[in-house]
Amino acid sequence: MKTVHTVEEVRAAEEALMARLPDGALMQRAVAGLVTVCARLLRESGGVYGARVVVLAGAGNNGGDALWAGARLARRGAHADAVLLDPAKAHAEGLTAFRSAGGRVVSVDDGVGLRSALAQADLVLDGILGIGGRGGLRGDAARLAALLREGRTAGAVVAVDLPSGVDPDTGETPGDAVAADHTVTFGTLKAALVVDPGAAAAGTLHFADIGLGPFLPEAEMTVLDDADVAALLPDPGRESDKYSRGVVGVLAGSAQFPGAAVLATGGALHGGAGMVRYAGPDAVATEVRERWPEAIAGPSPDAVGRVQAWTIGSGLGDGREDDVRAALGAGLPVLVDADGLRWLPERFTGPALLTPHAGELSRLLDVDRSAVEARRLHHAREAARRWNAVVLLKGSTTVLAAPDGRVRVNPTGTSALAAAGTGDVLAGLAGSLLAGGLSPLDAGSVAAFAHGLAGQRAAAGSGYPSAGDVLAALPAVLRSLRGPVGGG
Ligand SMILES: NC(=O)C1=CN([C@@H]2O[C@H](COP(=O)(O)OP(=O)(O)OC[C@H]3O[C@@H](n4cnc5c(N)ncnc54)[C@H](O)[C@@H]3O)[C@@H](O)[C@H]2O)[C@@H](O)CC1
Ligand SMILES: Nc1ncnc2c1ncn2[C@@H]1O[C@H](COP(=O)(O)OP(=O)(O)O)[C@@H](O)[C@H]1O
Ligand SMILES: [K+]
Repeated sequence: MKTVHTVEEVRAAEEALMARLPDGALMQRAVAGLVTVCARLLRESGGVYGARVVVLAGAGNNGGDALWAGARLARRGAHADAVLLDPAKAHAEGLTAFRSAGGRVVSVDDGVGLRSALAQADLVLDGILGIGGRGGLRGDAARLAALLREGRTAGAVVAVDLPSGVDPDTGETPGDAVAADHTVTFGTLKAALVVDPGAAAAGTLHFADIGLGPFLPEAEMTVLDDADVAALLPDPGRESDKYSRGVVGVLAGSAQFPGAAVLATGGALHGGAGMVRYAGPDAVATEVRERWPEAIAGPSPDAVGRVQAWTIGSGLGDGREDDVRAALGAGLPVLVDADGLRWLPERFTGPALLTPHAGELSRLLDVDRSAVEARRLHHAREAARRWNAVVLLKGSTTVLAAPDGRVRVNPTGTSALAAAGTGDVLAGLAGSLLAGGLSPLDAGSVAAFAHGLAGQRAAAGSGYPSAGDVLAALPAVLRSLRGPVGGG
């Protein structure tokens, strides 16, 4: 599991650690991690000796890291230029080290010198702002970010700690921000690196351990890995039967969207529940049974028999309010997706998982879709608090927010999933895990993880995978995560 900490938590941990170390030692640890990555990148493009490095240095310690790294690369034979955003406040020791290693300072007002340095650079270090950054980049910093975005350098852009201009605790980009190819981050992850649009601006992540671990509190925000997911996936025991593994009800699909019923039922059948009961109109139920003879079908939630959890809403269309209310009123764990989100109760009192995309969440919260995309974490958290439910906000980086403040960010997403019907597969899969006894936060994050891997696998096997391809890839993904069911 990867942990994500807030600026406040990082600062407290740094203080506690620094009190035990000689002055400047912590920064040198960060610089060592940074230089290791930069040297590796430069070696891939011809070597450190003779390479051209441009350091963009702001007034804080982030600029200090970048100047020290520039100095170390210069000592190994690189030509290093530094652009100081605020020369009077530049990190004094870092700048002295940079100059004495032969580094040259280029004035931010020297347009020709600046463009020429960037054009020739093999590597650009973004040390404009780190965890002290607030608000978007302005003035000269914004101008530098724009030059990089315009492709004025062919060199790799390496962000120090996080891309400058991205809000550290939310991943929001309130104004201009640097778009990096790589980010070397120190001590722990920050939300800026895992939640879009920040995550996209961070490029490839590299982690430099500076020894903060023992001083950091338990993280509210986490990113699951394969082992976490394997441990969470339900494991039928010797005594299990189809009922004890959990029965999931699927209230999805309509004459207009019968495919949603088929895909959600398929997702549910592969998520570990012992049985799937489909509730919907006869014509749709017939299609579901034709594709999935193992599913049991009936016309309404009341008619299909007992379940341990409901997946509600994918492709449901209009006129199904009574059915939705019946399923929601059963007092069972529920997953509510798509059209089901139109009939939410004021607040949930039992386990609930909502799975909106940005458009659906924007309607729920009555804000613009673009506002949701720009502030994904904020809006997911707000909806989680308002409905007392776990909110899984789908999209480029899927985030899950729980009403108690916990957040999980899914690391496996792929744009290959941006195809009609993949959300229905996810809804079925997560509902199945709910029926298997997982909490809404676990069910949602395990489902998103496996679903993302299935998207990747489907994309590897087909040009542009369909939702059916993603569903077909699920069994192998789950098999590789948890091993064969039944211990075979
Ligand atoms: N504290 C430590 O010992 C360590 C700090 N480290 C580095 O230090 C960084 C944090 O350093 P700082 O706390 O000095 O903060 P930053 O270097 O992130 O920048 C803070 C400065 O930028 C200004 N500023 C904030 N937002 C701005 C904006 N939008 N436009 C223009 N100026 C803005 C602030 O007024 C302040 O002067 C970390 O990200 C990391 O890179 C590492 O060296 C590890 C050790
Ligand atoms: N750009 C993207 N990058 C990664 N995943 C995406 C992207 N766009 C959509 N997805 C994923 O694709 C799925 C689409 O679900 P949804 O929007 O509900 O579509 P549908 O209702 O047609 O199934 C979700 O899992 C979502 O997270
Ligand atoms: K930075």
